[in-house]
Amino acid sequence: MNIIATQALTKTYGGGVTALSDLTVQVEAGVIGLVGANGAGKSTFIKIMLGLIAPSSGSVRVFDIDPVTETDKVRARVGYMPENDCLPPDVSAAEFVTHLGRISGLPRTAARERASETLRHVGLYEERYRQIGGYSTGMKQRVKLAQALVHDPDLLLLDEPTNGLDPAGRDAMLALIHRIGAEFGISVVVCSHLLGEVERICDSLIAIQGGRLLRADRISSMTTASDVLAVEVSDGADELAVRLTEMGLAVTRDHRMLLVPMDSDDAYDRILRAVTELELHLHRLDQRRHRVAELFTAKETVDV
Ligand SMILES: Nc1ncnc2c1ncn2[C@@H]1O[C@H](COP(=O)(O)OP(=O)(O)OP(=O)(O)O)[C@@H](O)[C@H]1O
Repeated sequence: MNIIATQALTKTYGGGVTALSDLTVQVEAGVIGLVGANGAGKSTFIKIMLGLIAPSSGSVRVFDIDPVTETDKVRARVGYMPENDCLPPDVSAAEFVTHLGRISGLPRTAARERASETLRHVGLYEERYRQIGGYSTGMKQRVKLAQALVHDPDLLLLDEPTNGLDPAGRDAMLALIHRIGAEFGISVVVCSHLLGEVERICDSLIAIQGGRLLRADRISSMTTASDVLAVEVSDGADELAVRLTEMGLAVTRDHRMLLVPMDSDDAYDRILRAVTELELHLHRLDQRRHRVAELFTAKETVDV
């Protein structure tokens, strides 16, 4: 079943900026990456799904509910972690998350219990009575995640959840998101301009560029085997490249790897023969997989 479906979704802001253009996409449950360069339209898409802004034309449905006309119904099922820092410094995480639970309609005791539970899930149980102002960036990101989870949503919309984190903090946040998807069975849309991050934890991907859909698919479908062989030897790559060229194979270099197109049936055997003749130690010889980054025409549009 689709959890999100859009039809020719378009959003033009005052001033004539078209942030989303004719976007038609169907999204199945799972952990979904929403990727694109800065300004591609990701936040706009999220805000439309939450009913925070209305589309200029086209339609969107979340769990088959229209966020424009049935905003509360959508918000009851969706948790949102905004990109920017938006936390009050002078209350504790427990107070803050409880408060957001109350706003979502939970009774006082239930809100307190759910707040403790979600703060435990995000790894802040011990520190939950400390004031948020004294938290590190990583802890603040976790509070934002906890408040998105407090009303037990079916879908989480996370806008740049690793923003401002150091590499260890990033890894921890990505692992947490992955766990939420895998263990709690909650669908997650992770919005990011960092393709590498999204590839690590997502089942599928929606790639947008300049407000237009580039591709929406499962990551496994985007990384099928290509018709290029990747060869890696421990030493002697230069020597091997020369030999393969002499044998009539078109060789290119990608760091330690040699790439050879499989334009003849015996390319594989010829590479093996050359490796044996040169008495090299073969690390790897396999068909290279397509990379998600190939989606983006200009390499600099996303950080891989
Ligand atoms: N309220 C607004 N008024 C006018 N233009 C806007 C507004 N919000 C966003 N835009 C413009 O719409 C385009 C898409 O912005 P959006 O924030 O959706 O992109 P994004 O992919 O989330 O980028 P980022 O990663 O930088 O947040 C950008 O050109 C942006 O400048």
